[in-house]
Amino acid sequence: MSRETISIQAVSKAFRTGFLRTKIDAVASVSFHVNEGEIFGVVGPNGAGKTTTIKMLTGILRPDRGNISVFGCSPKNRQARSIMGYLPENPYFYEHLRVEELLRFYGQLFGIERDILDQRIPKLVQIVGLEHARDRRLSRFSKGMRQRAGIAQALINDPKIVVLDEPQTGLDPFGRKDVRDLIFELKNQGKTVIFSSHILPDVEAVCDRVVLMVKGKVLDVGTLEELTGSQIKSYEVIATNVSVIPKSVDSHRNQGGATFMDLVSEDALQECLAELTESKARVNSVTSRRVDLEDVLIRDVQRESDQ
Ligand SMILES: Nc1ncnc2c1ncn2[C@@H]1O[C@H](COP(=O)(O)OP(=O)(O)OP(=O)(O)O)[C@@H](O)[C@H]1O
Repeated sequence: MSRETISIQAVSKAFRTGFLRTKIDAVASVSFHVNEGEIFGVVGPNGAGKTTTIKMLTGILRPDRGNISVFGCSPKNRQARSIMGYLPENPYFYEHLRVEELLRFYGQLFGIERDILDQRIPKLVQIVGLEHARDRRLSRFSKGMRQRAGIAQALINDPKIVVLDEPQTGLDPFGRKDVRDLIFELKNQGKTVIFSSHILPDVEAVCDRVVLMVKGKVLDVGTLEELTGSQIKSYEVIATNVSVIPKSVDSHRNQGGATFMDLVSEDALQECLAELTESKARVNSVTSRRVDLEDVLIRDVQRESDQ
């Protein structure tokens, strides 16, 4: 059985802003846990409280109420901090540094010995794909390159727990794939990875478990299987030579000489296939679409705004 790495119990955090010091409940009585060695996704729309939660579990912010423990310690504890690596949502760098200088700077802040840094830094630069930019100052880096430098910085202390706030922001599809592969690689090395993202297919591709947050609250937490229930939401039939659209079809479009038809139940699918066969249409494929994380999030957001 996997050990609990991080436990968050009934944690709340409010901010006061503006002249009138208006109170914003950024996180309201949030509870979940993260198991050792898992990839855990923190998901939710803008303003859901993801960054605030991540800042509290890395010890940057102190909760107003509730309790957070990292292997039994407070996240503010020196020992807990030494085993965590953190990529902030908008990392700030000294622009005149080169990537290896940046990593040495952070390594020294952690008190890592020079010999270890000499070995670790070139490896990290290679892992995040910045070898070609070793001689370039960070001020000349693209957004994607900065993100890669930030991920390398989060790994400089060889952390047991890696916390990445929106690591795919600003990356092209190749960069996003690199980040996904890197997250898997970190898991293979036995690390626990916690990351927040708006890019739900990326979360689905890598996460063992997910917490869905909306307006500072946890609405769902569990494995993808638990959240989506592996239910089929609709079917798609692609056919050619379709003279009449079957009545059971919910919506359709013609594209590239084929007809794409959506059906919302298995009964409707069977009726559609029978009619297509009768009318001598040629069925090219039938695909079922499962409920995905986006459906669950939209349902949760809707449910929350209805209350
Ligand atoms: N330092 C702060 N001062 C005032 N309000 C804040 C502060 N930090 C966050 N908030 C507010 O708290 C709420 C939650 O913000 P948070 O950044 O945690 O959300 P998020 O889910 O990370 O959003 P996003 O996806 O847009 O980054 C928002 O309403 C935000 O405006």
